[in-house]
Amino acid sequence: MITGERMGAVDENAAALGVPRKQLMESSGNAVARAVRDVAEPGSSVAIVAGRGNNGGDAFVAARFLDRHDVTTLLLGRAETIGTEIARENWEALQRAEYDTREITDSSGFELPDCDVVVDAMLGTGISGDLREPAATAAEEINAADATVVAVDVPSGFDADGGDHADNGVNADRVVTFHDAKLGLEDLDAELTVADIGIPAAAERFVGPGDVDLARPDTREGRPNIIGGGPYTGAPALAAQAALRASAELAFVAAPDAVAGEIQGYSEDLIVQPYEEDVLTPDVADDLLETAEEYDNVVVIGPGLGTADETLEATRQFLSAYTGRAVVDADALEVVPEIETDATLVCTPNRGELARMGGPDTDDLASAADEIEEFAAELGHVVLAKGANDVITDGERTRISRSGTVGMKVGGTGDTLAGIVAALLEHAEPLDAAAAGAHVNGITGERLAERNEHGFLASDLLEELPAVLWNGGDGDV
Ligand SMILES: NC(=O)C1=CN([C@@H]2O[C@H](COP(=O)(O)OP(=O)(O)OC[C@H]3O[C@@H](n4cnc5c(N)ncnc54)[C@H](O)[C@@H]3O)[C@@H](O)[C@H]2O)[C@H](O)CC1
Ligand SMILES: [K+]
Repeated sequence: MITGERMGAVDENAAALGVPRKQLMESSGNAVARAVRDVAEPGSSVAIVAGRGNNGGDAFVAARFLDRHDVTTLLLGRAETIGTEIARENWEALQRAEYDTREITDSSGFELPDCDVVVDAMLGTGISGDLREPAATAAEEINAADATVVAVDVPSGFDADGGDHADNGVNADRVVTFHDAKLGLEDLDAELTVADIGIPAAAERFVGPGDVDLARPDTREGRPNIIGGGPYTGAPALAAQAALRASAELAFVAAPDAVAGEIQGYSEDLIVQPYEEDVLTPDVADDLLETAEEYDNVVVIGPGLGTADETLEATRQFLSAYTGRAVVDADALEVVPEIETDATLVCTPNRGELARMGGPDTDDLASAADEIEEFAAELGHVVLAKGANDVITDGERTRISRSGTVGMKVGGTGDTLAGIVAALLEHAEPLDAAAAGAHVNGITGERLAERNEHGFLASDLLEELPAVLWNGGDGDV
């Protein structure tokens, strides 16, 4: 089961792996033609009703695989308004090859020819809102026609992110969807075919640029609060600055007043809020909990907190009572297996912390991915286990991030990671935020290593990471 927007991420990952969308479109179109041949003898008449996006593009490909049928392709719009390169190229191929095609430039001009089969290729996962004209009129005529309706990917009007279908949508007899069933398709009264279109499993297993695009906000938003500092002051400062570089609007740091000035000294961009204790105490935790619940922002707890008994007790108390979203890192991690909480946690252990939490004790996290998935299922939270390859899992789905480089072993890269995940967690699903965060942190390190393989610092990541986040972490370092 997959949503339309996640399908877009998988497509993008496939392209980054070397399987471009045009190749996928060729396979999609072929799968549609197979379904048409299933329901219509050679010589039958087929009317393709195509939109101006890749859904239409799939059907332009299908037309080429139906040479033994009598095919007419109707484009809803003028050819020059076709929205994507690969759809346009496939339309132009039909023109040069003198296929029977028509451009419908206004909805009153739409007349569905008498036919045995209609291919509904108006709208796929790119739909937004209920069917607009001319698709709405076309859908009405398709629904009224005495023909078998084969829908491309989803029946036009179906929302592949929400799983519901527009009232004025197409009622298909058969749906040929690609790669994975779209959420809600099975509830429709149509025969469903899930066609493989050559997307490698790696496009879902390994984190790629599509995941970064999925988790990235459109504009700056979110105000994460880093609860850190005590014995150490660099960690919370790195995490907070990374959050700002990874799209947060503001970054707060709650720290003991003895070190607050030092943390503020690292960067005027941080809003450091001192509390009058030497370490994080249960009383302070209560105040921070009140603030966190009131502002509903993401919390990062752990960077530089230290392991004083009082601090661990305060962390246990905070996380048990907290009901929001938090990234739990470093010294705070050890309390997570001990508590029950309604909070949504993303835990970011390195291999030692993972073992101490009760997870597998291994250097090669990727080969222990299944055990880490089981551990996350028991823990009830997302685990981002950091290693040469990061394993990111919510106990059901598991992703591997292969990004990173040996230079990332320098101290502080876990703090920047925590900050990036926090910024993305403000609006993305926890697993998506964790996967994208791991990937962006790693690709950023790869870019630094290009210039300076072993000598870069965690603080060097800060300036480099926005370019990685905003160009989709494309890995083309
Ligand atoms: N891996 C895969 O699954 C692949 C899927 N493919 C096909 O690509 C479409 C998605 O294509 P996209 O270009 O993103 O969008 P659509 O073609 O679905 O629609 C965009 C098109 O429709 C117009 N539009 C949007 N909303 C409405 C509306 N409410 N009413 C009318 N018109 C609307 C918009 O203006 C655009 O012109 C996917 O479904 C698959 O079929 C690829 O082939 C590759 C692999
Ligand atoms: K469709």
